[in-house]
Amino acid sequence: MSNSNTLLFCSGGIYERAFIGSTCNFKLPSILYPFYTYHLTETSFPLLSLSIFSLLLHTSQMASFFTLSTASLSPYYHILFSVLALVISGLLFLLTRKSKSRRLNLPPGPPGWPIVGNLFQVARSGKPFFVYVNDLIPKYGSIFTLKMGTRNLIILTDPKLVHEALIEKGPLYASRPSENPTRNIFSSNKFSVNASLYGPVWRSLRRNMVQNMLSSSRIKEFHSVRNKAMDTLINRLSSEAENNSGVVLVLKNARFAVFCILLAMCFGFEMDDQTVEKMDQILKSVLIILNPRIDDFLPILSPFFSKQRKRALEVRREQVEFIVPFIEKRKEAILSLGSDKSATSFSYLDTLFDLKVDGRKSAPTNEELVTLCSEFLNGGTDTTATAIEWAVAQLIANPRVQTKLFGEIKSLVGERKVEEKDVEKMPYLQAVVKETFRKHPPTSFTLTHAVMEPTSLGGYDVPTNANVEIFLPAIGENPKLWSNPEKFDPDRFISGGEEADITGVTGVKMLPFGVGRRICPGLGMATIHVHLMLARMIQEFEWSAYPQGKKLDFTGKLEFTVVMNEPLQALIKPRVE
Ligand code: HEM
Repeated sequence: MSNSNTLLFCSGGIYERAFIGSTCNFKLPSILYPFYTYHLTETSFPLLSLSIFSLLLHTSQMASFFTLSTASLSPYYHILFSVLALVISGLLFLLTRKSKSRRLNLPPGPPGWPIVGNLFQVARSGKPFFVYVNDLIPKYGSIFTLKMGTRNLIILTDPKLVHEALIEKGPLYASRPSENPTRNIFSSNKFSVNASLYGPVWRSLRRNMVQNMLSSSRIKEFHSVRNKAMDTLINRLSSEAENNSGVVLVLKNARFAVFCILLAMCFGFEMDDQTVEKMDQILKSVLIILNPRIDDFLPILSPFFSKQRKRALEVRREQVEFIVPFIEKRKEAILSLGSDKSATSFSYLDTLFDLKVDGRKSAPTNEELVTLCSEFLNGGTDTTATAIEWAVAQLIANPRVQTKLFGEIKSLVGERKVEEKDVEKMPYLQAVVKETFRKHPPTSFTLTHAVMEPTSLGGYDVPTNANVEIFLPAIGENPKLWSNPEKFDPDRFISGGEEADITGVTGVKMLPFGVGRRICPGLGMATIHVHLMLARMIQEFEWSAYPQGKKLDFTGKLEFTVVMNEPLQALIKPRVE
């Protein structure tokens, strides 16, 4: 997601969520929000809105921020936008007369412009969204509002408020905001675990995923798939290093390994490298098309985005056409179990074919199956690979930690390969992984939450149509919760006496997987993948910086998750020649 903030996986793509799950359909009254805070005089407003729109039109930064090229719009867009500005101004003039009695006490935030709110400032800052938010904390503190066009983003940065919202008032904060039309296409109208509103559909889909696919006994069944993927990962790293003077790319290889595991779990058979690449390409183009656009925040502009809407439909068609044959293949394999030797005995698809969803008569359609499979794949791929990239970078920057971790592995397993069952006997490995999640949560926001009914938090109103965003770095690096929070120090979990309940029930100190009703259902499986992959990579190779002696840059940038600004390249040396 380049500079903008698209979260991870949702429906078509879950993560980044912060915005992906966050935009909404245009509702006329919401366009009045600027008046609640700006207190403009009624007569000054039409003029102001007109100037804002022309400013918007001529601001190339705005266009590039929202991945919009003005060339892709109609050549008459200047005229169209001006007419539009006039119409909006007139409408606003009329509607503001009625708005005053409905003024909300939203959390404070940077003053913005009428209609566009802070959109323009965010875009013009040139900062990734998560940096922009971070920079507001010293001034606005634990809860503040950013107005992004018609959307109000209420941003929480305080652990106590997050605990109050997501744990103490869990059910109230467990919904999701309405989707923009593009996201609706890819989520099959919110028919996925991550995108569904808090209610019967969510409960059915989530229960199915957790009980039938992600329970510890189910996860164990895919033990051999994981082992095979780990062997392939080590072989790929070895041959890449051989052909490239010992240098390897970390994220790309980790991503491939975890994607292969999830593909096998989802579709019930292993795929050749070419199919894996194609599947990856399709899912990436979905995530790209879900990047936020300016009309997500100013839906009144949507008539000018017909090309983009057409493109979204094309991508959806490609996604469905590519994935449905794998669904059919699995259906056949179930009918004649044993005849296809590459088929696993069980898969996520098997749980979905006849799934009974509360309030619905029929089982999921093929299109809905495509959505649910994509969610499963997207949810666990980039997040897990990102965690590996940050962990390896920290082990390179802290050779003492790497040596200690290798020592733990060697003393426990000797010459044989690390296995899953070893991990629970490796407290230092667990501490390294936990410290990685604290310092570098793969996403800087949870998925966007929405409240079920109007409520208040920290003394401010939280309306149902606000996006509630939880900003993770502010909590994981909070100096009131952690000693030397900026330091990567796994020992804090061993000898330092620091602890953190990652589920947040007993208190929120870090929440890389969210907390409460919507906590990531993949937490257990993701933890296994990260532990196992890291242990194997450290057992097989000694890792150091490339070029040798280079000081690594730990700045993050937003792609589908928050990855290293400079993709990590490392020198690896086999431990055993
Ligand atoms: C390191 C790996 C992972 C990280 C850091 C991660 C993180 C997250 C976060 C922050 C959320 C949002 C929670 C909220 O809304 O408050 C989430 C939700 C979700 N994750 Fe993960 N995740 C990971 C792996 C996985 C895996 C492996 C899967 C499944 C295969 C998965 C499936 C989901 C789903 C379905 C949701 C939506 C839950 C709901 O809305 O009820 N995730 N994840």
